[in-house]
Amino acid sequence: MNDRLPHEKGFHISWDQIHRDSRALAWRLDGLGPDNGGWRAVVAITRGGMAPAMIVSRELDIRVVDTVSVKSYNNQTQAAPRVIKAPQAEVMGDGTGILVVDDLVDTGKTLELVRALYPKAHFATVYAKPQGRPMVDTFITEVSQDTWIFFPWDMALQYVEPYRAT
Ligand SMILES: O=P(O)(O)OC[C@H]1O[C@H](OP(=O)(O)OP(=O)(O)O)[C@H](O)[C@@H]1O
Ligand code: HPA
Ligand SMILES: [Mg+2]
Repeated sequence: MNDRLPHEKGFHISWDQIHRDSRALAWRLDGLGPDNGGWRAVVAITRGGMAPAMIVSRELDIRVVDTVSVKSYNNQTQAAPRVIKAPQAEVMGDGTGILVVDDLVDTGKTLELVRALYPKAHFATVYAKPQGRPMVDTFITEVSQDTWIFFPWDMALQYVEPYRAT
């Protein structure tokens, strides 16, 4: 099985790296809330947004955390995204002061769908690819479109042969 097709490059992220990058995202978001104040709530786009959202909400001391469930990919193949669970209407209001967090934006289709529902919310991802950039307000690291990002929750440690085999 070629687990990289159709992507040219692989970018492997450790737990330590996603923790550091999510913290950096939180610090960048601090004070960007309405009237330069705090955020009312964090909404994670499941499932990939949950770990970054937990770290951001911890750093910024935001206790109200909800989820929006969007399904679009089966492995590396994308289908039309759909919302299969919405956040609480009372939490969202019109979206003002709500921080929507995801692990990455790729084509931007997932964020486009959530943005259409909550246009006043702020959209943040840890990683971004060029095609999806217009859909995200704040992110930390950009990778090329032909890179597949491998997250630690999708990987396991395993033995590799030495570079110079005997
Ligand atoms: O910008 P896009 O092209 O829409 O892709 C980005 C989305 O795709 C992945 O989620 P996925 O739908 O695979 O679900 P998961 O988070 O449950 O793994 C990723 O976590 C983003 O949410
Ligand atoms: O590069 C990626 N990595 C993991 N999940 C994804 N979903 C869309 N693009 C990606
Ligand atoms: Mg996702």
